[in-house]
Amino acid sequence: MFRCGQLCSRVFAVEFDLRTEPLYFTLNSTPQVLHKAYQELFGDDGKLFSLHVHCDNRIEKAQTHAEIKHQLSIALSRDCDVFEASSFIPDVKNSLVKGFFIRDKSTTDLSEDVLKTLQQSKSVCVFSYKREGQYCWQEMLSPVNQVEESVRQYITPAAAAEHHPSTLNIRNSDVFYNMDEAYKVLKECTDIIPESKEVLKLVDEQLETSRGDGFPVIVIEGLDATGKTTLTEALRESLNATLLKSPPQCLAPFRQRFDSEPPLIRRAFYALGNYITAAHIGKESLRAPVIVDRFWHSTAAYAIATAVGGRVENLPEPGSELYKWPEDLLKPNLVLLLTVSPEERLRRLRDRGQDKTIEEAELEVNQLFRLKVEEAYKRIQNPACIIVDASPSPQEVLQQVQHLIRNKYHL
Ligand SMILES: Nc1ncnc2c1ncn2[C@@H]1O[C@H](COP(=O)(O)OP(=O)(O)O)[C@@H](O)[C@H]1O
Ligand SMILES: Nc1ccn([C@@H]2O[C@H](COP(=O)(O)OP(=O)(O)O)[C@@H](O)[C@H]2O)c(=O)n1
Repeated sequence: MFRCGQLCSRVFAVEFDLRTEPLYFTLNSTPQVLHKAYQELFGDDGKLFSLHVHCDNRIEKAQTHAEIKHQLSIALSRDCDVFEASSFIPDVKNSLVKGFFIRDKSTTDLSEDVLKTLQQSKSVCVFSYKREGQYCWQEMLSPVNQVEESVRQYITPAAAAEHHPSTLNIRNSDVFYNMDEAYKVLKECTDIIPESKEVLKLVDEQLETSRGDGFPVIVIEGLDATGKTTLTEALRESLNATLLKSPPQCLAPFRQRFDSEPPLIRRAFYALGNYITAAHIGKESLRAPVIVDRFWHSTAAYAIATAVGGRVENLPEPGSELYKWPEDLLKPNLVLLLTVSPEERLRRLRDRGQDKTIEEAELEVNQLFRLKVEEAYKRIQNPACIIVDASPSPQEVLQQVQHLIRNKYHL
């Protein structure tokens, strides 16, 4: 956790262009000559500010960050660019503090006024940036304590981090590797989100069963509109199987509520959904084969792809512990990942013409995000997924999958 004024050991990353590396810098009390890339970005072209949220309560921190993102999107003028920015200690887990970098090219003081208002919250810290020849320094926008004089900290270029900063906080903030950690998050929310209590009650009620040696459990994964519903229905018929999904039906009334919450809370909700579905799988697989429409691969892949800004290269490297299956979650026997080309997927989405979740709508416009979700799916291990080309006709996809299942189980 950092406090305003204790920034020197930290590296700052500003995502000026999501297709390239962030711009990294540290702060130093002596002036540093900046080379061209930094001079351009910290140049005379507008007023520059950064804003960070620091707060010991993680629920409050997540909600403040989301609220500020919303405020910046509605309150600033069109002449303002807002970039994701973070501060972190290289390769130190959980050291990431998220924030924003604001470039205001307008001639008004609107952005400064908006930021001063936001700064009134004790968990928000705002800095402004000034140029002086080849140097650039940062100082607090207006010191919280007026008696204390604002200290100039000079921008000092820093080397690229080995691990993209956004990967540092994934564990237990975006992806949960055991049930207790996800459970704790919802428990901390019960005062502000009353529905959390009901979700936790459902979790408590469901967790009695464990799985013996039953029938095979086959999970079907893939981006929206890759044909999961079509295939899972067909498999249910042809294998005389039970069809389950994650999140389970009993969480449907709460889904919209948790989808509107920041990642920490939303991801904990989906994580718990997997444990409820696992309990159902445990019971049902004693009677018949079980087909599952989305499970932990979806929870982890979407969470990682959302948490990690920018390019596919920024994802945690293959083999990272972040792709490891939770130790206490039922393991399916087979996980199949349906893939289609982006063009075919868009065609199917359009034909279906139904409402999409905001995240899915984002996929459509955000090629980078789609690539990251697919790549994260493929990097998850033990169980890893088997890739199925889902572009042929529904009948052919079914046959292909039946063949894979028959080879493994003689069903
Ligand atoms: N193999 C296929 N070939 C062509 N269209 C398909 C195929 N599988 C599914 N579709 C169509 O694509 C759309 C999305 O399929 P759906 O099964 O609902 O995907 P998901 O459950 O993955 O979102 C539906 O309109 C469906 O009829
Ligand atoms: N097991 C699951 C299932 C969905 N999800 C989330 O739910 C979203 C997709 O769910 P969806 O119901 O729209 O997908 P489709 O059933 O439309 O394919 C993803 O954006 C994930 O963030 C999850 O995290 N874990």
